Amino acid sequence: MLHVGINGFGTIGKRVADAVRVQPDMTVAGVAKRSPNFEATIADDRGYDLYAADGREPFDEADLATAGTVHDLIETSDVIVDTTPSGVGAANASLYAEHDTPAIFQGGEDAAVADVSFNARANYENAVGADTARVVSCNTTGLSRLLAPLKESYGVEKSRVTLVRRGADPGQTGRGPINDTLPDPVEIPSHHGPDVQTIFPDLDIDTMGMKVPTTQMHTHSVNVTLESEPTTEEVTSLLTDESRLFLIPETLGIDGAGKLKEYTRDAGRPRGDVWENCIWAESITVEGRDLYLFQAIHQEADVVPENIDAIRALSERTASAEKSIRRTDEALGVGRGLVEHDGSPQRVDSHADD
Ligand SMILES: NC(=O)C1=CN([C@@H]2O[C@H](COP(=O)(O)OP(=O)(O)OC[C@H]3O[C@@H](n4cnc5c(N)ncnc54)[C@H](OP(=O)(O)O)[C@@H]3O)[C@@H](O)[C@H]2O)C=CC1
Ligand SMILES: O=C(OP(=O)(O)O)[C@H](O)COP(=O)(O)O
Repeated sequence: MLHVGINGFGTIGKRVADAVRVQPDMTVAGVAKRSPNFEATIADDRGYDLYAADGREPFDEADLATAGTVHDLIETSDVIVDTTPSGVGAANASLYAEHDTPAIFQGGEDAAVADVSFNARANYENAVGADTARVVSCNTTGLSRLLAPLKESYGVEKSRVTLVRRGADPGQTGRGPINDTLPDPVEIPSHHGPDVQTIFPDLDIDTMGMKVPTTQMHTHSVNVTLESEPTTEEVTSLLTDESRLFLIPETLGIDGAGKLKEYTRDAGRPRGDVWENCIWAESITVEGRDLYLFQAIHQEADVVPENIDAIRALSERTASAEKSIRRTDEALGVGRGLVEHDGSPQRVDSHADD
């Protein structure tokens, strides 16, 4: 059983902890944070040992028991997942190295923070046995999952993506925009294209980003010029077979992120999380060698299964990406409760060959 410590128990950290908890081959060694806020009480309720990232006093004052400092957590963990805010992860890197504890960082850090930038579908193998990996950001994860099968099956000559980015997560009350649409970043390409190239170094990709006043999900308008000329049906079938891509059937009447989140809440997903890229099936269009589609990415959730696979890769639990992805998906429930794009009841999560 792998003991996984989680340093940072916010939007991503609490989801990673819950995802670790349901895996058959790993357990939560504990979680670290700075303040005894509502998320600390949730960690306590869940039975996770709480460690103080910045002194135990605030927790003592709030009558919340701590099991030690973040150093103790790192020492007792086989792997650490750093889910602290952008920049803090890089500052923590030397701490993990001192304790000789393999560490996983998040997409808010620069690529240089880790040996490997990681996406399970695209380059799991590169992280097997590495000391450190960086799970790329939510948008980059969404693009990598889509581009990997397209690249393998048809070759990609050029990708052009416009990302309409949610302005803030639901809990980020201090953020905007409130009543505006911002080119963000205004420079072109946005950081997403170069970030995708940390996964696919030779891929030709241009990205432009905007921020809009929604907390629900990001939306991508995608155009990929392929090297061959598949039909729309062939691409649809290829993408349908990918476990972390969900093709939204037209019959569901889901016209935006609001209904998507409602659907996954109705389907019983924890926190309404959408771990899959959600591609509108009727948007998939091939004209000549040009593929067009729209996809929605749930920023709080899509990197969660990737973190679980990164833990397995670093700790060499399996060298097979396919095996790790299937194990993660089954334990977490990726695909579960969602209908197939042709309207048939549900994805099958069969692990008969594991
Ligand atoms: N939110 C998103 O949409 C996504 C975020 N990411 C990336 O994931 C990482 C984490 O982001 P997110 O979960 O949103 O961040 P949050 O702000 O929601 O959570 C950060 C957590 O880290 C804790 N923390 C803050 N400072 C420190 C510190 N110095 N040492 C230890 N813990 C600390 C906070 O604790 P406390 O509250 O006690 O201060 C909090 O529990 C970032 O790199 C981000 O770019 C990637 C994909 C999507
Ligand atoms: O990694 C994310 O987005 P990004 O891929 O646009 O950088 C997360 O949604 C966090 O984005 P934020 O930096 O706007 O909070």
